[in-house]
Amino acid sequence: MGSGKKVARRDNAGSLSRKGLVLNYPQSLSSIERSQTGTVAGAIADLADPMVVTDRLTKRYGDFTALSNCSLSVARGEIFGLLGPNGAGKTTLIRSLLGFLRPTSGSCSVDGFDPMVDGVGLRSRVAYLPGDARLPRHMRGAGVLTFFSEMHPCGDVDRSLRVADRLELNVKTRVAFMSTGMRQKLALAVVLGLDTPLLILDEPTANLDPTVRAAVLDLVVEARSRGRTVMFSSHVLSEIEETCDRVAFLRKGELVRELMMSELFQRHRVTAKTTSVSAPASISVPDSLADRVRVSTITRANQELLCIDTDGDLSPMIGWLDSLQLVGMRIEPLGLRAVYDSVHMGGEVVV
Ligand SMILES: Nc1ncnc2c1ncn2[C@@H]1O[C@H](COP(=O)(O)OP(=O)(O)OP(=O)(O)O)[C@@H](O)[C@H]1O
Repeated sequence: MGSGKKVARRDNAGSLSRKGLVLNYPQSLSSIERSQTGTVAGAIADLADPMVVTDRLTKRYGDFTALSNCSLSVARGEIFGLLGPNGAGKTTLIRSLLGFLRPTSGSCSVDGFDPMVDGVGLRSRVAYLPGDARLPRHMRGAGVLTFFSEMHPCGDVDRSLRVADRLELNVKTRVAFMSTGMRQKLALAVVLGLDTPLLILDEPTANLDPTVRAAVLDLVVEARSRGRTVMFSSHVLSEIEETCDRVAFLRKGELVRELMMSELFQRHRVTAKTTSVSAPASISVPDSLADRVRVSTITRANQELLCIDTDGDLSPMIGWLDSLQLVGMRIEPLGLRAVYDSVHMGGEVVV
């Protein structure tokens, strides 16, 4: 492979665009400093000195608002999930953060850099996996890894090769002859090989089999344990649930809910058959539990069930639940699915 710099071209934001996968590098290597965050994995989000801040960030295309007044912060060292249906504005938010889109109004910063003021400096702090990563088809996997690791100041080809190995990718294969999943693995090896303070992954596990998905999630968690901050979007609720410390829900361009995963794990749903004594109207909730319990009905497999959603420690509720003499009682963690349904489809759960 020849020198990548000869074939690369810069766009006016200083990014490297080589017919596909877009990574970014600064004009000057001396502007790079390694992250010294060292945040403990899974720690409560410390938002005193956040890695990412958006303030009423808005992006409009003509009359259409793709992102509306979005204000959020991502703490250093946390894994922050972005959830939302197709077209919710996740990619718009990510690309605005990176300076690829100019906001209509509002502002944002990454590690103290404003993308509209110093996009190059900002992008030197970030490794970004686009949702539609495309790679030079004529190159072999190893060549692609070398190319991008030489281009980025935080690159290290040995690290990229180790990631490729973890993902069981044959890097001798030409990109043109790779399957969709193999190309995704290669793009991941490029991005995860860059030792930047922030990692932004747009649907990183798309097109991957379950074993490789698990390996990718392990790599994400390892990145956090080395003090890196990770933002990632996914449509797979279980992987957000397993991996993220906090999650934001976007709907029609609006940030509608933020949730700490530790909060979610404190929520449970109790279901039971509806009988004359277990109809919602007959259930009396003690005052001590009133603000942590919500009683309703749901329909599952054409059967109406009594549904009790609880928030917080279950142990003080066990005696009360027992006193209700419910038939066919099941207790399950509420899970992200229920929250997602509640936020996006007007489900029964109030969260
Ligand atoms: N250049 C553009 N011009 C007009 N509308 C656009 C443009 N780019 C994006 N949009 C619209 O903005 C909205 C948000 O798109 P975005 O790609 O951010 O969604 P997303 O949440 O990432 O979706 P997905 O989960 O499908 O990737 C969509 O309705 C999309 O059609």
